[in-house]
Amino acid sequence: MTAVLEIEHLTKEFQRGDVATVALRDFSLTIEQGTFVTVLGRSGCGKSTMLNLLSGLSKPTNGRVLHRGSPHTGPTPGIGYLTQSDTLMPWRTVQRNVEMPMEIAGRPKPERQAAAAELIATVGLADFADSYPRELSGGMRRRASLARMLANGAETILMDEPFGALDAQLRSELQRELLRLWTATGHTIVFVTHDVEEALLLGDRVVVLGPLGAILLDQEIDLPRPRDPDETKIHPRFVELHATLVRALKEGARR
Ligand SMILES: Nc1ncnc2c1ncn2[C@@H]1O[C@H](COP(=O)(O)OP(=O)(O)OP(=O)(O)O)[C@@H](O)[C@H]1O
Repeated sequence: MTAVLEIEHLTKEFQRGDVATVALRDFSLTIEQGTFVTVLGRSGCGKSTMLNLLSGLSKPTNGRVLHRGSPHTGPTPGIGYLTQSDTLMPWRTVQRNVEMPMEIAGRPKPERQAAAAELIATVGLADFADSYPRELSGGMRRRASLARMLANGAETILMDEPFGALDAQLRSELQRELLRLWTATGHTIVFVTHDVEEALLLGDRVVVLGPLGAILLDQEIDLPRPRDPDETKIHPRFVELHATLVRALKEGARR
């Protein structure tokens, strides 16, 4: 297997005046191409800090990230990042929001219009292409953000609790869509969550983090795919893995 991201001994300190806060300490991980890795951890354990470093938006205090074998020094179109917050432009329709990355990249208008329409259909928003973000539900805005991120052409996708604020029904729907998209494209996904069920339903591998990003467990998820949420949750192996992950999280809380 080919490594897409090699994370080597990352440490991140935030300096405010004389006080330094360590958010991540000596974090190392290798992400293989085409895998779906979920990163599970309690609030404050450094998950967002880690994704910010992987995206290239933030620089480590120590350590480095190799992206396809080369040191990663800043944001690149090859890595898409879906943050927790909504970053759609309120004055642009869904269509024009999704076209934006391609506009910046200088792609001709007819080409980017067609590509955006296809992505919008992929995330199930074809009937809302001409709507403005304020006219959409929270779930629809997430879908639009996802389509816009895919418009960058990124093959490696970082997602920071993307469905955290949604109701259970919508969350299940989007989880299904994301899995369908991942199966169709073969992209590499690093998905951060604090939800044990979500981590298990989605991932090939779940990495459980403790304080300062300490890896408590790196667990392969050998559940059959496709994973229908309702059926998977009652699978004996799911129940067993769920208990294993909860145990690891509890151990982390005692550290
Ligand atoms: N810009 C910053 N300045 C100072 N401290 C920060 C900054 N960003 C994060 N931290 C600290 O780093 C630690 C890790 O934060 P981070 O947001 O990475 O955690 P998280 O696991 O993503 O949490 P959550 O699940 O709540 O989003 C926290 O103690 C936080 O207070």
